[in-house]
Amino acid sequence: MSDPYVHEQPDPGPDDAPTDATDTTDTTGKVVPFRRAAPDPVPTVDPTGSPDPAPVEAAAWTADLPDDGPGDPDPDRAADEGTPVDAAPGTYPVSLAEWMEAKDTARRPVLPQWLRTPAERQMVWQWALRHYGAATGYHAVRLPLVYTPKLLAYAPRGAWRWSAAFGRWVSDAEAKPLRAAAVRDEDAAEYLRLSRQRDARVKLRTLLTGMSSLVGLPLALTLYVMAPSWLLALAVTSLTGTLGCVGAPADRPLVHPAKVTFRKRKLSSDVVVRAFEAAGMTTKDQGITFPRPIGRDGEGWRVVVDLPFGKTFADAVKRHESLSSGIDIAPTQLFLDRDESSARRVSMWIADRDPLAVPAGPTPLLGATRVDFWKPFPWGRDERGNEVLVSMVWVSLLVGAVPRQGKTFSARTIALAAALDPYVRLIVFDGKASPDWRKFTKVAHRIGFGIVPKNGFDPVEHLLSSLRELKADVEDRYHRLSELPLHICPEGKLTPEISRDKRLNMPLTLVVVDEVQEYLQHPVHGREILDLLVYLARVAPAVGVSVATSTQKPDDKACPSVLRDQHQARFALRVGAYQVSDTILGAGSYAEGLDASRLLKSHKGVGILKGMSDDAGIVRNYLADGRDADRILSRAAMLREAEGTLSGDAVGDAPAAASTDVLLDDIAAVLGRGKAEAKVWSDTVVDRLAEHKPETYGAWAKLEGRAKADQLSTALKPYGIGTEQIARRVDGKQINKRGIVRDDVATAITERNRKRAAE
Ligand SMILES: Nc1ncnc2c1ncn2[C@@H]1O[C@H](COP(=O)(O)OP(=O)(O)OP(=O)(O)O)[C@@H](O)[C@H]1O
Repeated sequence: MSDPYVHEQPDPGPDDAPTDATDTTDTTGKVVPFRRAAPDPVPTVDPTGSPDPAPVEAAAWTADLPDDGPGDPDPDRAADEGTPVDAAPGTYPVSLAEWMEAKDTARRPVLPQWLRTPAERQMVWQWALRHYGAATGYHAVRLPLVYTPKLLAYAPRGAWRWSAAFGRWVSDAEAKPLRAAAVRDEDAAEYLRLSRQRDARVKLRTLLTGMSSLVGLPLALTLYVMAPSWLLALAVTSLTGTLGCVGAPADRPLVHPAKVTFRKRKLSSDVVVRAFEAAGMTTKDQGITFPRPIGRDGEGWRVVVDLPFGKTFADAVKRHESLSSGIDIAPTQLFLDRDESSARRVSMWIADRDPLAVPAGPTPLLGATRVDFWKPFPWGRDERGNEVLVSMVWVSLLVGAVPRQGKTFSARTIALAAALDPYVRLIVFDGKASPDWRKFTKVAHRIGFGIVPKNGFDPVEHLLSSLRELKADVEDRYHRLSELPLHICPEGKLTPEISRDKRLNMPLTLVVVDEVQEYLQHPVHGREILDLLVYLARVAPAVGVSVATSTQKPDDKACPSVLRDQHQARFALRVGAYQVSDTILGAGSYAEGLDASRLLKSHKGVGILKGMSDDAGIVRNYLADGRDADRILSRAAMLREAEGTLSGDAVGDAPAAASTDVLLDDIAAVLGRGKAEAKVWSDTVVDRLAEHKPETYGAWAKLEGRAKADQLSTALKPYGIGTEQIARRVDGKQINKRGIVRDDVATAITERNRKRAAE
């Protein structure tokens, strides 16, 4: 019997054979058969040993045989004689190993899949408990409040109905129409027979009723007087319940069902075929095949489809919405996975309802006393409810999304896990100075908020000095790790033991920069911050320093690709367009079916994670709101205090005082004293600054045309210094360019010094 789930590929038999140059019946042309390919030692049938190979259809596969085998001494001659290119089905004897492997694959499992995997088993038990527990609770609440009053109300009618039915039985009312018919037909013999039968029946039934009453009434009386109250209550309840049920109206049920019956959709192969046809991925003639039966997978259906030859997984991804429409579901219910065994194989998971709109719930960190940051920790759940564990050791992470989708919360859950490991050093900077990160001051080694200097403290300079400090630390770690004895550092890499040895001072370090674009676009320090972050994201993870940056502007201007590309792990929450999704997740992600622009506004804290492990996929982040974060951080602070690992800003140990407004001093240093230097072109100032401090201003000097001068005017704006047209004679010609006035800079410096003194 053919498999009902398999739609056979039309067999390209003789009728379908092309009738052009290869038509062998055409005697006017010469048929030139193809030569066989060079011998290939790898069998074409299931070379990977995949646990689920595609069904092999007759004439749909070919095998290469050695040309110089004993049965084919001269391949050229054989070809000239018209040896068919494709082997006839069943020509090649199957080896015993292949035969056994085919049988192994075809064998159905003894136990259903859900019984064999502990996670699914647990899920089914939990579902049963949830489902039947809810139904029991529903009825338990309604029993005293709804069902009992109804039964009491219907019981008198039930008593009446029951006694009327009993009376009809005693009087043999059911045979009355027959007796009436005999009278109408004037059939005296029949009437007499029926009457005699009725008399006998009525006599017997009356006798039985009388005897039952003689026994039943004293019994009822005895029960009433002697029986314990519980038995009496049971008897009255049963009698009232029975009479209530008998008296209930037929159109209004006594008991309300505990669940609403939704329209249930069973996914069949016909629906899937219809969807692929509607999406233009196949035609009625081509068909698609199902290498394995459609089956339940968690709270949805798993369908594996082989597309027509030439169609690819990427084609299916492009038609994601049409396919959803063809199946008649929302696009957020359809998940397409690549199947590595063939480019034309697509694995689809069709969820019963939008799984991403269901929040993953509060973070398990709330119940954790401490975390080992060397080990993966729970970050969220995937679309099917499986827990997603992540590890930040050896990786850097980029988080991107439009505002209000959960960027900060997702990065913060990682930082909270790090905080609960007292041996992890935390460096936290928040470009937008929101309240979200404030409580990290309890534990963070270095911390800063926003970009605007306040009370003589410039958060941008603090970030800069922290990153410089960290860069020096990273370089130092590399040296020291290579010098450590082999018994302490066997692989030349940081180990949990080394990272927790306070004397070695090489703790795991997590740098979180939220809204990183704010720092990267800083007119003076943006370039250096970028260079430092690029260095750290590229080089530092190997010595235990991981960087997590988040941005709502992943474009090249706000967060250049030179930084983005250094992050191995990417997490994209909802974005506006698939191009932006590709910018965050990396080029080619869309073609792999990863597109964060398909996520909806309601999918808060939901994103696509790529690069953290071999597989990319959806993560619904656990939630830690402000209060939860505060609780976790208070616990983390206590833990660090007990372990003696609080350091840096958390204990008031700030880095060397940051010099504010260094730009003014730098400009003053490069401006000459003479009259000719009273006004200097911006280009010239920039070139001199680049010479003076190449690491800070080198990038400005590389800019072309107006951009070079613009850098300086933007940087000077906060100090109220404008640029003006300055004319010069160069090679006999007068040239006008924008520049700055030395006195303006001197005034700004005086003003700044006065303010500092006042503070
Ligand atoms: N895992 C989650 N589960 C449920 N809701 C969440 C989750 N993460 C975030 N949210 C909700 O989304 C809101 C926005 O989150 P968050 O502040 O992290 O977004 P954002 O992208 O950083 O926004 P902005 O760009 O404005 O800073 C939160 O206030 C919270 O209500």
